[in-house]
Amino acid sequence: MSNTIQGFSKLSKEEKINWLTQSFLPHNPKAEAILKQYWNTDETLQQLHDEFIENTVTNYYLPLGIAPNFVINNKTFAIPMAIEESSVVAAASKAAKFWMSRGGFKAEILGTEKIGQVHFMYTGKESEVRALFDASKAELLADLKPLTASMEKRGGGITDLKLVNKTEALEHYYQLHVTFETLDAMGANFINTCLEQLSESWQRIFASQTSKPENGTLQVVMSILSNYVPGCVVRAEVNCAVSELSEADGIDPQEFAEKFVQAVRIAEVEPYRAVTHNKGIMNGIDAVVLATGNDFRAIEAGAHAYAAKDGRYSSLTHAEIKDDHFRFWIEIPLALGTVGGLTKLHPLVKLNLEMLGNPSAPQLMEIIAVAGLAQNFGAVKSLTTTGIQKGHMKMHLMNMLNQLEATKTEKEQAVSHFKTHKVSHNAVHQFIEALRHNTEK
Ligand SMILES: CC(C)(COP(=O)([O-])OP(=O)([O-])OC[C@H]1O[C@@H](n2cnc3c(N)ncnc32)[C@H](O)[C@@H]1OP(=O)([O-])[O-])[C@@H](O)C(=O)NCCC(=O)NCCSC(=O)C[C@@](C)(O)CC(=O)[O-]
Ligand SMILES: NC(=O)C1=CN([C@@H]2O[C@H](COP(=O)(O)OP(=O)(O)OC[C@H]3O[C@@H](n4cnc5c(N)ncnc54)[C@H](O)[C@@H]3O)[C@@H](O)[C@H]2O)C=CC1
Repeated sequence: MSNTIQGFSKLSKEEKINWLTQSFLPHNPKAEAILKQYWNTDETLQQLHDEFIENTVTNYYLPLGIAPNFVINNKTFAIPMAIEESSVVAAASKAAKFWMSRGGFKAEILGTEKIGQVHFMYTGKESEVRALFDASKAELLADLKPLTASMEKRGGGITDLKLVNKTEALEHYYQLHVTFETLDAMGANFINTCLEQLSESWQRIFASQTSKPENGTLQVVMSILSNYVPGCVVRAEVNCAVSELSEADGIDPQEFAEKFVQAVRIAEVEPYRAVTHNKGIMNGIDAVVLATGNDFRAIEAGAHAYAAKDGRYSSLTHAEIKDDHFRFWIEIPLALGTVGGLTKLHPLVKLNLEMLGNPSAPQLMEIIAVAGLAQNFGAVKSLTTTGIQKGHMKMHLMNMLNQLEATKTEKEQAVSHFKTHKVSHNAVHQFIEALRHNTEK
């Protein structure tokens, strides 16, 4: 059978699976059964998931874990996290528990502004296009009214519209740069709809000028929101007296605080470290973004752009010791929605949002920034004390045992053994081999 196909999208789900397994999985007799094993027995629920995307053949599970004990602005949360990597939920939970008895997390919104742009090429004089823009700005905004009226009723809408000259970066390049308040919506569809109308109006107004002696040509290239939202930022922090950083494990609080601050400073100045440092932050952020049905690609792209905003990729978190007081904080752009997208469609997303007290989008920004900060605290605390592998491998043990197809008894024995022994792939492998060898005897 040919491995290319016309009209795949028109096939039924069964037909798609047949074609897929025959064309690309012909030697795997279990392929069809594996795909179908993940179908939900509730047909309506399955259909809902089928219709989230295109060409769906099955569901792809991620575990949903809970990190309890998050005290944020004096309110306690159990935070849902959808993630495939072991030790992330444990680290977040441990950090939440640590800060619970030290005043908890404080979070505040620094801004909620979203951005969209109509990108166009204009070959004439800047003064002429600017004059045209100034003269027609009211008309451009009036044309958008039917689209923005409901958002305005809620208290949002378009907050500004500017003409930007980008010809120094690229010949003939200009923008209509628009800022939005989209309240509880992430706003991508709303913004893009507005931008496409704006583009149409702008081209119409340009074309209908009566005198066009010097004003060149105008070509709209594209109209799209920006996922870089440096005006939609949240700050979350923890702080306490350095002496309060002590724990039962006997770490000297002053030495710990100093090492911790140095680790964060290294991430601020060294891009190789910053990327890994921020990956650790995104462990927490992405997991809650996914669990709440938000767009993690948008969040990732925006966060990394923000990390490079000063011209060099740097840490998204910062730390200091001032007057024997330790302070650790994050500032991160998060364009999130608690309406729109999947938020009111996916039953687990709805439940997760309910678990968080049905937050507004700004409240969700606070919660998710805190999850990122806690995650980073857990990772950097491990890195600067025990090393990362000790805790991570302890959590990863079950995955290794599953890979070795360990039985329930073997797992119990391994968990007990590795409470006091260092976990590594080799050590686990040898332990299970030895167990099996002894059983055979
Ligand atoms: C892994 C721990 C938490 C162990 O830490 P521990 O001290 O061995 O844990 P514990 O057994 O003493 O338990 C203390 C608390 O930790 C949590 N905890 C402990 N175990 C569990 C568990 N099984 N399930 C759920 N929660 C768990 C839980 O809150 C528990 O309290 P309790 O529930 O008992 O009241 C610690 O070593 C840690 O925080 N490590 C950091 C792990 C980490 O950051 N993982 C991310 C993956 S590595 C990576 O991707 C990024 C990185 C690290 O490269 C980023 C960077 O470089 O910055
Ligand atoms: N570059 C990107 O990031 C892009 C992302 N997307 C996707 O767009 C989706 C998000 O777009 P949205 O416009 O947010 O979703 P959406 O298209 O579902 O619209 C949400 C709508 O909810 C309504 N609404 C009801 N109550 C509201 C309230 N309290 N506050 C604000 N609005 C309220 C508004 O009419 C709003 O336009 C996500 O699924 C994302 O993945 C789509 C295109 C590009």
